[in-house]
Amino acid sequence: MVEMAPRDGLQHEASLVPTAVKIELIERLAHCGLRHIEAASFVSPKWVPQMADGQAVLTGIKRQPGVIYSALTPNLQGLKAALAAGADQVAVFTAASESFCQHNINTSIADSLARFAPLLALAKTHNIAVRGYVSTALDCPYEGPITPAAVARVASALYQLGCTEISLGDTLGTGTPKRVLAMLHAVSQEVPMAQLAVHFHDSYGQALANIYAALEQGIRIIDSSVAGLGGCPYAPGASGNVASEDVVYLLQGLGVHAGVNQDDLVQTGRWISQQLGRHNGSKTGLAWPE
Ligand SMILES: CC(C)(COP(=O)([O-])OP(=O)([O-])OC[C@H]1O[C@@H](n2cnc3c(N)ncnc32)[C@H](O)[C@@H]1OP(=O)([O-])[O-])[C@@H](O)C(=O)NCCC(=O)NCCSC(=O)C[C@@](C)(O)CC(=O)[O-]
Repeated sequence: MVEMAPRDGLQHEASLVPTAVKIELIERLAHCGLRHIEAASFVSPKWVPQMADGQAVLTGIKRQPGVIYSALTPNLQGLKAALAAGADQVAVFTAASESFCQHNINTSIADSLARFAPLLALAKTHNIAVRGYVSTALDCPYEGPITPAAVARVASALYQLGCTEISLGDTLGTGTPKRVLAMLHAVSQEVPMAQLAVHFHDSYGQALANIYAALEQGIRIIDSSVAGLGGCPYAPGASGNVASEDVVYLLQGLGVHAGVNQDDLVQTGRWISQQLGRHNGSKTGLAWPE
């Protein structure tokens, strides 16, 4: 499981979340047993003000051994800042649709890939693994449905550039299992299944069904966010990520031990929902006994 709450979960919050709350959230998530936490984002603070304190967050956490604290980096400037802050891994991000790419990172897909090449080269000299995100892997808010072939092309390009893991983002949360399977089939012709991750938003309540389908297809890396926090500023109408508590519940039911303490995770989801004054987006979080 790759935990998204501190980054994808908080980047779109309307009021600025105090750095101390972000730090406590990350420490609590690590305490729950999560082993990869996307902790910060080194993007332009003019574009995403909520993530402007990435340096303070990454340097402020008490680290647990064995936990990867990663950060989102759109360019070399972001990578250098992430390295200075002590990120263990970074992630680049582009999209399968031109319009979303333009809205999100102000460039074309081709130019985004060209921008990532020197970033990957520098990351390699620091022995830092680079994850690659493909947003709009099913639908784009500006262009509508995206073909599996388009997703496979971009995923393949990221893989060829040296990304060690490719996360396929249902940015709008509109996907259903049949389309997910078609998309995964196309992408897995280009990138080994073991290096693919799925990243579902839950706008239409389909995320767990999609994850189950993806697991059956061989996917083993799942992005999720405690309390279902999340949303991309450039995906209007999209709701949060699938809730981590709900994913752990699903996995436990399947006999898969994710190494996460469900009770601690539920308490963390309740705590952060209270801190943000938000409805808890996890069904498991709501149903779990006090
Ligand atoms: C990519 C840029 C920077 C291009 O933005 P730009 O304006 O085209 O960049 P630029 O190179 O022309 O630079 C303009 C200014 O930004 C600064 N700048 C430039 N780079 C950085 C940096 N790394 N850190 C800090 N500052 C930076 C740079 O220094 C300069 O500052 P100025 O001279 O004007 O004062 C911008 O579009 C941006 O930051 N976009 C980020 C958008 C974002 O964070 N979106 C949300 C994350 S993606 C997501 O949520 C989807 C995902 C991953 O979860 C999967 C899914 O669900 O689909």
